[in-house]
Amino acid sequence: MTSSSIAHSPAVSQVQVALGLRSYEILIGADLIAGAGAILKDMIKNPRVAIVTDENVAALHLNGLQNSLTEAGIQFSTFVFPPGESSKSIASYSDLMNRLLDSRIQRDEALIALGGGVIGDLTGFAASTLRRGVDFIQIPTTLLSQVDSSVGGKTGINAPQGKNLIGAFYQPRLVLADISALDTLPPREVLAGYAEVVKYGLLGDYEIFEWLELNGKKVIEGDAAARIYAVEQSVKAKARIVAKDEREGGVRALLNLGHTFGHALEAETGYGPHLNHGEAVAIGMIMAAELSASLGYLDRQDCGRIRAHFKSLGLPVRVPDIAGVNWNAEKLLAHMRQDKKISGGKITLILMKAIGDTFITKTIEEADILSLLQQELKE
Ligand SMILES: NC(=O)c1ccc[n+]([C@@H]2O[C@H](COP(=O)([O-])OP(=O)(O)OC[C@H]3O[C@@H](n4cnc5c(N)ncnc54)[C@H](O)[C@@H]3O)[C@@H](O)[C@H]2O)c1
Ligand SMILES: O=C(O)C(=O)C[C@@H](O)[C@H](O)[C@H](O)COP(=O)(O)O
Ligand SMILES: [Zn+2]
Repeated sequence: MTSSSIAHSPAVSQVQVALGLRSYEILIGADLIAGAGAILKDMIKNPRVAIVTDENVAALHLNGLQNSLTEAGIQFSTFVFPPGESSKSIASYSDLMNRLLDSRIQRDEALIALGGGVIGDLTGFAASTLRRGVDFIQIPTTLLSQVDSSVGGKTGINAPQGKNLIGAFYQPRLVLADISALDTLPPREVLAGYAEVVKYGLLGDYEIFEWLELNGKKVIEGDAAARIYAVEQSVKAKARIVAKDEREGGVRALLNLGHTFGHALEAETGYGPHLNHGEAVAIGMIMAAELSASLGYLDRQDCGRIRAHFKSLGLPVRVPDIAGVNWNAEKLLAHMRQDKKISGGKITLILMKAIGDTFITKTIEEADILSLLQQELKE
């Protein structure tokens, strides 16, 4: 079965990321891991691939992928990493590159990222640099990676100086978003991915936000149709933006709503278990909304509505909700100064005029950001 023939199955929907020669399809549906071999067989250059995954995903979904590759006559080697953000490090990248080179992975062999955003970002960056670039395929297994990280070609790792500071824009050849894989995802990780779904509503589509207010619980509780709809709407929104601005020269920065705050929170926790990316982004988006309201751009009622929606589903909504960290506003501001969007020494923020109406600004004074941080850190 080719990617175009499987897409004609009513159970699979297909979204294209239109980037000229680097265009690719995102297939969304059930049991795509079991069908991966048949889908990949006709598109890979060499019937040998390297799978990169983490220990949790390996225990649950690796056999399924390996069996499907074997049935399709595709050979594979497998590289497994510990789960969690700590695997998006310089040490893991170095380890992966050494193991890929020791295994003599050739330039015509594709890397397959089987896992969440951590594995996708790490594998994509390795693919962008291995022998000056090999193909890679995303098989995202978390809600977050299906709605966001597997699409758009931001790949990379964290540095001691901050989040995602080492990386490359490097597009995958195909994304297989297997909704069935989400059945094994722990509730906390489902919620983390949900935060990035809400992001699409907040940044540019009021109707998505309204739909989520009504149907968010179904997405979280595992309703397959609601999940497919949420993934589809998310990747359509992301694909539209990425097609206009692949390398974040302008409008793509909207996808960073809440991230300058969120990444600072993640950096301050040392990328540990206290806070995951989606939780950090949920709090970060609320901070962006609060700042927008305090500067007079956003109605306070909208701000409350966003906070209430996250809270009703069980996401953290305030920095002090994250226990075990000695929060400090000056330290958070120092992390924000490492953000990649900074230019001319000015912090760039995505602020809100309304739910579904955001804008990019470099004009916010650090004093205003600091006072917002101090306010948000109060118990
Ligand atoms: N490149 C991008 O555009 C982009 C976008 C958003 C986020 N990100 C990055 O993605 C990362 C977060 O991704 P994530 O939330 O997927 O985290 P993750 O990759 O750490 O996965 C979360 C947890 O779920 C487990 N897991 C994965 N799939 C599972 C499954 N099907 N069943 C059971 N357990 C499963 C993992 O082992 C891990 O413990 C962050 O590093 C973030 O910066 C990148
Ligand atoms: O694809 C994008 O563009 C995004 O900003 C998506 C974000 O959700 C994602 O977390 C991304 O990795 C953040 O990018 P960064 O450039 O701030 O590291
Ligand atoms: Zn994100």
